[in-house]
Amino acid sequence: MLDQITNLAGLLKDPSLLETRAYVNGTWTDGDKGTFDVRNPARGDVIAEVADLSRAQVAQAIDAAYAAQKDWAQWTGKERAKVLRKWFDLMMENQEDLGTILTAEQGKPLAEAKGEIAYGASFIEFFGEEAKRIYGETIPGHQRDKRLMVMKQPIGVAASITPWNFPNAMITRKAGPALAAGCAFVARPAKETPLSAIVLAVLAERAGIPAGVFNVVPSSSSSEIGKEFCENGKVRKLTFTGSTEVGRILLKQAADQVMKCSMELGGNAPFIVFDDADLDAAVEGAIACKFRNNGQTCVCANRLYVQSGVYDAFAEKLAAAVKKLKVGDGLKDGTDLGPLINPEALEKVREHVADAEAKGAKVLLGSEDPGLGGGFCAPLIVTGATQEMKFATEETFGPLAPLFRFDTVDEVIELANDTIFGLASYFYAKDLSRVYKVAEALEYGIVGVNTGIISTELAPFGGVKQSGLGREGSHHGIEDYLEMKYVCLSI
Ligand SMILES: NC(=O)C1=CN([C@@H]2O[C@H](COP(=O)(O)OP(=O)(O)OC[C@H]3O[C@@H](n4cnc5c(N)ncnc54)[C@H](OP(=O)(O)O)[C@@H]3O)[C@@H](O)[C@H]2O)C=CC1
Ligand SMILES: O=C(O)[C@H](O)CS(=O)(=O)O
Repeated sequence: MLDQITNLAGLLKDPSLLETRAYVNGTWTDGDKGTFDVRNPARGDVIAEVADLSRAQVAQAIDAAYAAQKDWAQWTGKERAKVLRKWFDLMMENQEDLGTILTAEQGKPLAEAKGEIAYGASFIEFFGEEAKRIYGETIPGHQRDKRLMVMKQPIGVAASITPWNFPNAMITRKAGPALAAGCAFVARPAKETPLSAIVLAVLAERAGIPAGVFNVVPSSSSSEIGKEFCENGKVRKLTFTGSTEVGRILLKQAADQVMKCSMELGGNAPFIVFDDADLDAAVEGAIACKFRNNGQTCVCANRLYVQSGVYDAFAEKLAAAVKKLKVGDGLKDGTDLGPLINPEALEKVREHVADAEAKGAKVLLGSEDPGLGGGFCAPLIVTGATQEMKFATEETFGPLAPLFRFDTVDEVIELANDTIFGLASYFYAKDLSRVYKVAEALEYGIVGVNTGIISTELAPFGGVKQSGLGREGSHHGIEDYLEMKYVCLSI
């Protein structure tokens, strides 16, 4: 049996990082609705009771952000950069503790959690630097007495709704550009993983980010808070990461205010192995791409297409590699796959496997239960996958690798593009002409070529079709938090 987490604070070098209250206008605040439980997904034991804010309290946080944003926008980019750098430094100095908190509430192995802290912090570092480079422009006038200028100014109050799968990085990927641009920020984290969001506020306070500029409003109710964000006239920007289904709801709600929205939504990534691929590299990439965070990422390979000539060899190599993956408690050294976030996630994996078998697929590996109970699932490989099976159209969001067979390049491009999603895609090949043609033909916002991991703060991350709107990361990422003002000056 795995150890239950009876004293999370006792696992930390700095127990004061484990905060359970909301952070509103620079004040640690209890919830009008009491508290809600946060559970360790490995065993389901309660690890914290977190402030449960009401919609009225979230409105107060928006008021505070609205007031604070006016002064924050007067800070020079260089001044904002300095305090954001301090925030980054504090995240990295406390990386171990932030990783432990993240693993305790989300389940991913500690090594991955610490990696997420570094990934999340990189957005604060990068956009802190970008704060100094928010340039306007002058344009030659259309008449002799006219001088044309373009100013870039912060949108105002930005509100975020983020998922449980990357409870640190999905917030910093938004708060970094928002604060760098001079916006104020109100973050509503997923109810499964509020602690990672709250500790960001602990460090924001220590870094000297002014009261009201960065607020965290945990709540057990998501829809009520989403409505407040969409209906409150002081909010000018909504930024969301999560399912396409919820993205649609929020876009409809935000339409009444014509609110600017950034949407980082669902995916259904194809992972294509051509017959000229380096199969060992492709297996390594498939393991990283499919099983990172136990398959619970929007950019995980959801469909693996393998060209006929190498199908059996790839399947054999992949099975050998998957067998080495260790399922267990994320806080224990050597764990590769922690628990899934909740019983529903485990049920979805089982539903996709049962559907595939009923339609003729074979479970090559992973039918056995890892024998750990709780939210644990053995990593699975299914062969004989076809487009008629559920995982061809739905995100599995779990450790299931379905192998599809194909013969020609044109065939696999059509299969890969046959989805409403368009976030990440991957393929392994060596022929330069084929690489260029396939990269052009894939209808996705992101294409990984001979790699299974594409995430970096330096690149524009986002999807096409129903995978989202806007881009996060790279110098493009700050544009979503700026308004462009055209000034026509008659002299
Ligand atoms: N593209 C991506 O990065 C992600 C995609 N997904 C996909 O979504 C599926 C479900 O995962 P899940 O975490 O439940 O994702 P959801 O989209 O359901 O939730 C994401 C966030 O939105 C909140 N939320 C849910 N409903 C509403 C609403 N009506 N108004 C406002 N906020 C709302 C959730 O709150 P709360 O959790 O507190 O209810 C959470 O904070 C996954 O299986 C996966 O397919 C999930 C996460 C990330
Ligand atoms: O939502 C997600 O799954 C993340 O965006 C994936 S990543 O940015 O950490 O790769």
